[in-house]
Amino acid sequence: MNTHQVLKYRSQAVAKPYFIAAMLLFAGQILFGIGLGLQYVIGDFLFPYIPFNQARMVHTNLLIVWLLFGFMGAAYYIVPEESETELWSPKLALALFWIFLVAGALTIVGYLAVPYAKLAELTGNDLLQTMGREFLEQPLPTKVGIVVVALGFLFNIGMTVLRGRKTSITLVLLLGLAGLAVFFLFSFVNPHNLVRDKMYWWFVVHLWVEGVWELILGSLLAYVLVKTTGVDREVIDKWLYVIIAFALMTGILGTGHHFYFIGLPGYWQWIGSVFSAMEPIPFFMMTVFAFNMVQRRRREHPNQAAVLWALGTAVMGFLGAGLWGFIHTLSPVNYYTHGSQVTAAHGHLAFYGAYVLVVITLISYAMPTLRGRIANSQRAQAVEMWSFWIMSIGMGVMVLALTGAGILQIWLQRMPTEGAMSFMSTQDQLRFFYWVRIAGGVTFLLGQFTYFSSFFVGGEPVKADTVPSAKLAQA
Ligand code: HEM
Ligand code: HEM
Ligand SMILES: [Fe+2]
Repeated sequence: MNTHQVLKYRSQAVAKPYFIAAMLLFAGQILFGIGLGLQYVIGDFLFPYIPFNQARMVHTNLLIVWLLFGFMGAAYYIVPEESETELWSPKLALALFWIFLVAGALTIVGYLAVPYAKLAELTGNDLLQTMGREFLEQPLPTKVGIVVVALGFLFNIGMTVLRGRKTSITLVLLLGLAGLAVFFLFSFVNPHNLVRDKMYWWFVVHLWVEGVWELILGSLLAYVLVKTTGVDREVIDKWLYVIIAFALMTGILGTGHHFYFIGLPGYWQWIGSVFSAMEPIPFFMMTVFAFNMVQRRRREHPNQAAVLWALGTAVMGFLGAGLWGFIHTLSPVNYYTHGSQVTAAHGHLAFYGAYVLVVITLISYAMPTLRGRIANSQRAQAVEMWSFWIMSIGMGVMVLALTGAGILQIWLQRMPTEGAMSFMSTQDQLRFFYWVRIAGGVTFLLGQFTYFSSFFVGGEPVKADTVPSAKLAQA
């Protein structure tokens, strides 16, 4: 069977380079993560070549960039099929792919090759000062490049949606992607007043992951569930709308949980606490949604690995964002936990559980079809499923280690009203947890290798549904 028979629309194929680039950058992200973990316990590791601050930028920026590659690839794959028409311009999609990849690679080289202050000087930061803030470290030309790529991408996807069938999935996806682009514009806003700077900074960092990205998450999950379970769209659409309504109702004012101690008015203690405490609701609904759809499935799709990733996203996303978010979101708790290792534990599990996993879910569903088959062989799927468990266990170990480190840190350094331990002395007490974090990280890396290797496992592709749908209907 050749590609064109499995793919409904030929132009969906532009998703493939996006997915491959995403996975390569993901590999780089994890290597730098392990480097960072080692620098925590071996202070001069890689000295003087790659200092902690540079490695950290590479780790977090690679994460964001590969997730963006993943989202864009997902949109290019989903939208033609949902809209029942070819992509408006596959050529534009490919051109933007190369622009984004080259700009991203040059930025990383810049981070590693020259000291950050020098990079700022070389790239015109004095024209418009946007650099130096966590996650938004990119030089001005890169930021402008991101905007250009985002506009071209939205135009291409938007034109495709406009001329074709409009489904809830594409509308929610488009809304999420447009919101992603709009909120990125706040990375250009950098007032000299530090309070206002921090406030706008959270408009990107928080309104992305606890706002518009949740729309992307919901629509990707809904798409894969429609395809793999055969449940009626009407049912899935209703879930999707309720989930995103809750996400926006809680997440937008929930931004207040970052406004507690940065100099904004005191009422944010209440608004932030009340609304962010409700943010776990949409994540919990996603979990119920995914399991419910799989239970009510009307077919046994040959790609069972994709179903596992979808369920994994729903569960891990709830744990990372919902549970680990909730534990430090109330203002009286955050007073003690703010900026501690508890934050790092939550940041890792939430990003992994929700966004890393949903991109892999989509890749797992789409990639076989981009390679000319409905699903991979049983053997390849088994390897893929193993990789889910190894990565998730590795992440679980990391997160528990960081949570332990965080609790001890708060106990020694934050709680005592007198005689509190200093920051660095406290860090010395946390070494055990930091070593365990590395063990978790190495396990994660092994899981990632396992995942990549599943692409090269051969065998006869699974063709039809494993159980005839008539039988399922009786069951
Ligand atoms: C998919 C996997 C991963 C994701 C999604 C991820 C995500 C992140 C994020 C969002 C941050 C910023 C956290 C914050 O400011 O609170 C971060 C920092 C960091 N990550 Fe990861 N990471 C992953 C894997 C790893 C691995 C495998 C290791 C190492 C064993 C690691 C070690 C670190 C370290 C040491 C930092 C810096 C923390 C600090 O500044 O104190 N990460 N990562
Ligand atoms: C998938 C969704 C989410 C992701 C990817 C995510 C990621 C992150 C990251 C990376 C940080 C650290 C930011 C920094 O200081 O550099 C953070 C902070 C925080 N997150 Fe989330 N988060 C998510 C959802 C949630 C939810 C639903 C809640 C509440 C229920 C929450 C509560 C918090 C709080 C309170 C902080 C501030 C921690 C501090 O004061 O140090 N997050 N989040
Ligand atoms: Fe937040």
